[in-house]
Amino acid sequence: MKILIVGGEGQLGSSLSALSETTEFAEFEITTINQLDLSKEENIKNYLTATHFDYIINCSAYTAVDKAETDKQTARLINALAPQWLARYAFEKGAGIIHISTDYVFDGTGNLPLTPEMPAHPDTVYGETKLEGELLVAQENSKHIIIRTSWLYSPYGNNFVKTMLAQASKKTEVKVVYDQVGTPTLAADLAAAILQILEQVKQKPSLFVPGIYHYSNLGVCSWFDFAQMIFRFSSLPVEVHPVRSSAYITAAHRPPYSVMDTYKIRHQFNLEIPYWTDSLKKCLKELS
Ligand SMILES: NC(=O)C1=CN([C@@H]2O[C@H](COP(=O)(O)OP(=O)(O)OC[C@H]3O[C@@H](n4cnc5c(N)ncnc54)[C@H](OP(=O)(O)O)[C@@H]3O)[C@@H](O)[C@H]2O)C=CC1
Ligand SMILES: Cc1cn([C@H]2C[C@H](O)[C@@H](COP(=O)(O)OP(=O)(O)O[C@H]3O[C@@H](C)C(=O)[C@@H](O)[C@H]3O)O2)c(=O)[nH]c1=O
Repeated sequence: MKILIVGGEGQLGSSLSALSETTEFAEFEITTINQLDLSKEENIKNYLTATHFDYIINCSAYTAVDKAETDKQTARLINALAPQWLARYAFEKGAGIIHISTDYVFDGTGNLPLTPEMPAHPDTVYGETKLEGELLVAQENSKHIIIRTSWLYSPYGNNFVKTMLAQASKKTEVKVVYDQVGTPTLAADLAAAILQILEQVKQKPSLFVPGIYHYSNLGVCSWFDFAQMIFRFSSLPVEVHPVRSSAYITAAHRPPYSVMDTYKIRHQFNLEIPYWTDSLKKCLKELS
């Protein structure tokens, strides 16, 4: 099996790239923006037409949630149109696509874990463009798996864990919202799950059931709880003050409740998902 990874320098792309070095069931080709800039259909068409692959994993995205509010055109280009083109030219070659989406496709007004079947209503430009990307991928390529994940972090790139650790070198106190609840996800866990899915599909192609799946680590917390655990597990003397979202103004309105129900992906692919604090400890160990 040959797997083409695009957006290979982001958090998930780097985690997959690291795993690919010890993975034997597949060959990998990994591209960054330097080899394949996804902002033009022509680039995607030329690259995909000239490359042999069985599955493409799209790790690219426009993930600056607040910036997207005033830069919808770029967010839509990378989050909706580029995935459409990737799905289209993969389909022309008979290849499948694994596309990644987000809990922010939900407005978070409910209070029950979100299943893939529940209707999505994004409340941000980022979420809106990601939802459009999901629809376009599904429309262009019947061999698609769309995995929504949440609160991704890793030793790579930008994320909440690294922001908190950076705060610790400048401050002794931070204010963090306690009224937005979800589940953090270690990018390496998601990367491992994606490769487990493809390895199983290689052995048993009928396991590839197209559709939307939810993957996060197990458990539930607020950003406040997340920050507390980051400092506690790192033994950093930072006091975390819980604040309401109304006291921490951001351009984008994040979902108050975006806990995802991971039953479908766990059962379809027989996956064991780690509990969020166990994965956080692993990441902090790597970072230190
Ligand atoms: N980060 C999070 O908290 C969450 C992310 N997700 C989703 O998970 C997936 C992976 O996210 P994550 O790894 O955090 O994302 P990152 O922001 O870490 O990485 C995205 C990558 O996309 C690349 N990219 C952007 N524009 C282009 C372009 N024109 N051509 C080629 N590459 C481009 C970026 O390159 P460069 O850096 O050079 O711009 C970057 O390497 C995305 O689909 C995201 O929406 C879902 C839930 C949570
Ligand atoms: C840095 C910081 C953030 N916050 C709040 C702001 C926000 O409501 C929440 C999360 O902050 P961030 O802006 O770091 O995270 P955010 O960019 O909203 O993270 C999201 O990224 C996209 C890409 C996704 O797909 C989502 O799943 C989610 O991970 O915490 C504080 O309360 N205090 C702080 O010091």
